[in-house]
Amino acid sequence: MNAPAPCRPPADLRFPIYLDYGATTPVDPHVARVMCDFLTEKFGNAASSSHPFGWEARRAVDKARAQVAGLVGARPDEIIWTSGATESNNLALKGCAHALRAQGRGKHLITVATEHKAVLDTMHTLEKAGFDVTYLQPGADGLITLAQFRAALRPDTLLASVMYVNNEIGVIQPIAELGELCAAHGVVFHVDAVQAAGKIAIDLQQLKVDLMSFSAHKVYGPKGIGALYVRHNPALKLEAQIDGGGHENGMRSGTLATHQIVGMGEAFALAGDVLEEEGRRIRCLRDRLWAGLADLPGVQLNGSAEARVPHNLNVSFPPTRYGTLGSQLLGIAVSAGSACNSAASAPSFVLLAIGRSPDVARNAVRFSLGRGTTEAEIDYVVATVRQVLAHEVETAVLAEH
Ligand SMILES: Cc1ncc(COP(=O)(O)O)c(C=O)c1O
Ligand code: FES
Repeated sequence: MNAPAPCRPPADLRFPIYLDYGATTPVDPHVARVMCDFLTEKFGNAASSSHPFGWEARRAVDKARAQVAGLVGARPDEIIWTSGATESNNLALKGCAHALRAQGRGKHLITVATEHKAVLDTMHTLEKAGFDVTYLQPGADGLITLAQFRAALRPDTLLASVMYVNNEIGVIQPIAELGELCAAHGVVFHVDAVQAAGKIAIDLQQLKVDLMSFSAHKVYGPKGIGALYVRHNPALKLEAQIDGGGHENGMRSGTLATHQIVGMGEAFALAGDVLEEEGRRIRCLRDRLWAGLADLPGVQLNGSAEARVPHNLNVSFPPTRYGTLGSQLLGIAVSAGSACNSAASAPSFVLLAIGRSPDVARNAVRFSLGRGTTEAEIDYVVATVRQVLAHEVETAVLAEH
């Protein structure tokens, strides 16, 4: 028996349809143009302080620092460039945990079982180095509660790390309230905001957050560049993880990648300009997608419906005879979970952690929408999913007779 034919594609659609913006985004054409100038014409080293090539690069880096800081209510001198959020998370967690332990401040750390691997694996490394780590288990909605967090605090708790928005299920953790708790208990608070920046408003003037990680490639900037926000506070010292020429106040050595940095700056500035309008448009498309799928038998939404970014819809479908539904959405680029786990056939650890069965977790599809998503694409996706599942029902009825 053949797998059901896909719906006939409308002429104005471009294939494959990309609904994996949570994995990465295309570089905005304006961002790419600015970057190009800094690869060819304006190629100076920002640390060269004795001639105009260096001064030009330094000015561009300073501007980008202000642009990134501007999106999140930080001061430019609180932004440290890294190679991406993986490095930002490593620097924040290892750098802070080791520095605080060296001051005899304890050895307990708190995080959440559904964090990105860049946090979880770093925590595992810290456990091997003698730290105690508590991994909070979120509820079925993907969220942790304040009571749960409060109960995990110990007199020797140094540092807590909670992601703002989950990369697989898009849920938004109560960062403002957690920050208050951390501040009241003298705990340094790190937030991985990779999937929040450019999607929801972030104001570090209001939030009691000490360290925050960002990545450019989720915000229509280039891959391989990120930043760590380090709150201006003389008591907050990080142990450098990369030694060398003492760049970035000694916290992260290495010649600054000016073209990447200006790309991240322009991308973050643009994200701030369009945040509200883009959020409204994408919410409307995401709601249309969910409205088209919600009545299908056996479909379940993964993660809170309310505390969720507009850009994400994570849905488990009933298994089909040809495998998971996700694998049959030909011409539609989606993922079952996070990009770095997509090669593994194991069910998503995030979905297991929120109490989904291995079978339900294996049949999940993460639809992540972005700047290029159109209504026609959403309608095509809905029609294709419905056709694949309708064919299943028809043949199941035939098989019964
Ligand atoms: C929540 C989260 N944290 C960290 C990362 C890693 O970021 P980068 O690719 O910049 O290392 C990602 C990327 O998938 C992510 O989604
Ligand atoms: S680095 Fe993006 S999902 Fe893993």
